[in-house]
Amino acid sequence: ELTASAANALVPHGPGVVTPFLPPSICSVLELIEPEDVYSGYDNTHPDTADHMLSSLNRLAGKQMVRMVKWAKVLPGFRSLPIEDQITLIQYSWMCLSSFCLSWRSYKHTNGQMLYFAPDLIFDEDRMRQSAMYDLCLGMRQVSQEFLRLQLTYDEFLSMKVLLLLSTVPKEGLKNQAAFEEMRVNYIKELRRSVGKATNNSGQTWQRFFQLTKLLDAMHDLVGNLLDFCFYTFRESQALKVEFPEMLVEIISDQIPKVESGLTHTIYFHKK
Ligand SMILES: Cc1noc(COc2cccc(F)c2F)c1-c1ccc(CNS(=O)(=O)C2(C)CC2)cc1
Repeated sequence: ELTASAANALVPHGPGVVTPFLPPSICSVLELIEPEDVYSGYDNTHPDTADHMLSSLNRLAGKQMVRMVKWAKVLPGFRSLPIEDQITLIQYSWMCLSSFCLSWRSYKHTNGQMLYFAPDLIFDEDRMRQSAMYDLCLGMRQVSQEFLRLQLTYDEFLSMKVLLLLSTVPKEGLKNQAAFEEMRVNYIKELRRSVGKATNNSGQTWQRFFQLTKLLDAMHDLVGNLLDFCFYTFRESQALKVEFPEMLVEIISDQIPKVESGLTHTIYFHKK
């Protein structure tokens, strides 16, 4: 039966016939608010030197960050968190979100063969080597190959991405910890729903849910190494001639002291 509020949302549709107006599902909202792929503006005429490639990646990351903040602001439930918590969650998870989206693009566009940073910036093996981040690139490519093996669906990807936004928190807790935990539980349920759809609610649902939550945990280990590389490159950016856009300078300089003084806590689904 319809709840009172849903009942009065019934849209009368001609005499006597009513079509129930049901609120859009969370997964349809997630699909709607997902940002478009960003172009890097990579200058292919310039030789593929490490500093040129890393500076281009940084310019791209800066553009992605603008869209990531816009996405979070329309993400169901996120606006109801205190603004300080919204900033903290984005600041702590931006590398994780950026890498997870990279893995999805690499899976979708190259079947996990290459790293699809942008339509105009795709890393094959050579570019991975020239970028001075070969091992990090291989680790990221492995994640996109795991998406391929699992045949990850778009809805599973979208709910997993929100869970990554909600996985790294201050050790001393957020301003409104209860609101955060309620939002996190809702998106765990959303992931469970998408996994149910992907497995036609067969006996495989729990096994798949286990695999996807293991994959989420694995992301944090990879991203930890990425952040180490990022902080090193950021500190040595003058000497390495790697440029960082203002948006990244702001986030990274705020994040370094918190990460390095152990103030951040990552929520894992599974024990190590
Ligand atoms: C853009 C973009 N699309 O995905 C990602 C994240 O994933 C990876 C980034 C690099 C190598 C990998 F193997 C990744 F998987 C980014 C991205 C680019 C630059 C920065 C900040 N700069 S940085 O210092 O970390 C660095 C990497 C330039 C050296 C942060 C994110």
